[in-house]
Amino acid sequence: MTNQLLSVEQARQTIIAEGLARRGGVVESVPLEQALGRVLAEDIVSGIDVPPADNSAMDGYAVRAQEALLGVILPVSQTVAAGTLPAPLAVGSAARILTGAELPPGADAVVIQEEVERTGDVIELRAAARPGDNIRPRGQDIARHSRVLSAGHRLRPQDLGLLASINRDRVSVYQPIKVALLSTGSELVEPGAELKPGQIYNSNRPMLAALLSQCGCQVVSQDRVADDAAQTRQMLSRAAEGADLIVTTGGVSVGDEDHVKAAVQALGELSLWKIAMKPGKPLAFGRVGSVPLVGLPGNPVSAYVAFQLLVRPLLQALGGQRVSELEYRQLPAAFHWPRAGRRDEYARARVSDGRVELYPQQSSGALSSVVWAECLVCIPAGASISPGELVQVLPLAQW
Ligand SMILES: Nc1nc2c(c(=O)[nH]1)N[C@H]1C(S)=C(S)[C@@H](COP(=O)(O)OP(=O)(O)OC[C@H]3O[C@@H](n4cnc5c(N)ncnc54)[C@H](O)[C@@H]3O)O[C@H]1N2
Ligand code: MOO
Repeated sequence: MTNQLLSVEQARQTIIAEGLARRGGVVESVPLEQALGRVLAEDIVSGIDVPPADNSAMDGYAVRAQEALLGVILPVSQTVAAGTLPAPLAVGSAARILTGAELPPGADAVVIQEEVERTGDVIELRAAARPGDNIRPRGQDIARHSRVLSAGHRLRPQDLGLLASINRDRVSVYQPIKVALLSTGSELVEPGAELKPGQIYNSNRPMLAALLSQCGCQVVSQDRVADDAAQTRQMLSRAAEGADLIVTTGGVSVGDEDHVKAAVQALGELSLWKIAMKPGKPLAFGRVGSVPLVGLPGNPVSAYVAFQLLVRPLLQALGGQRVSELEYRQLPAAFHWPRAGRRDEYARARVSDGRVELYPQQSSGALSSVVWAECLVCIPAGASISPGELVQVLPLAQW
């Protein structure tokens, strides 16, 4: 492990490049009902105009604008509801039309019914019409041959609606990334078990499994391994079977019981980085056989922050997704940070009255800080901060 600290941006770029080199994977066609959260493997071009024909945006009367002057009286020559086909509009007449109904050929405006006095089959206009009034023209939403979504886009509910609107009932997507999650540490027990002296509950496993699922991954295993060299090797080999990526926690610092490094070295290749970030300094990056591995630090807050800044873009790159930039906001600090640090600090914070407040306990073991936080405030190495100074903030909501 080199003693030189890598910047967060350098680490991100290296990880993204590695992900992009292994990008893509297997493409499959799925029905829309199964497409939520999946990453498009194709550009989507519309084969039709949406709406497919000019139609009325309101309940009212379709008219020829040039005939529809204030006070004019017009007979109602037909009624058009959504789903019925209109006849051409007879000259000198109006058509009763309902929202969503196709405009009769010849009509070029709709007068809303509130601006009309109807007596029997005749209307009198209380307002003049202009061409285009209350009409949703053909292709207003989507023009035929236009690209509506691009490969690499992760599908959201509104995208599924849009796909249906252009007559797509299936899409080509990448298969989810299969991730093997391994928690290392002899002190770990799962919630539900009794805590014996020296033990702590495994909080990283459910947190990371949930983060991975949120990113669209399929978590294929969630094992735990004690701090033991042979077992670590064995569990890592097993994790590599059938996984596209291995994520481990713990065992990446310099302690005597940190066996992940040696095991990865024996089974593949390992780079260990010290990243100039706090929390989240030590990170292992390598492969077991041909399967890439990210070794996150064991401290839960470190694992969380390193996941958001480094693993998320790796998953996007690997999974064929567009890699999103970090979204920063600039806001005034409500806090005092007198002692400049040696690493960029990602302190857990909240915005209150437009100013950034820190959680009082910033230990990388204190997961309460992340639960409380709405954002991470980035305090660059070497900087001290006074109240009122502008700071860069990463809202957690972007993830
Ligand atoms: N002499 C040095 N010591 C440490 C350094 C260093 O540079 N020199 N770096 C520190 C930093 S920074 C971090 S972060 C940690 C990373 O340590 P490891 O990744 O080796 O993690 P462990 O030692 O296994 O565990 C650290 C801490 O986290 C707890 N832990 C681990 N796994 C879990 C889990 N699944 N759920 C909940 N808590 C977990 C573990 O019990 C330890 O308390 O190293 C520093 N040391
Ligand atoms: O980097 Mo460690 O993550 O400071 O606690």
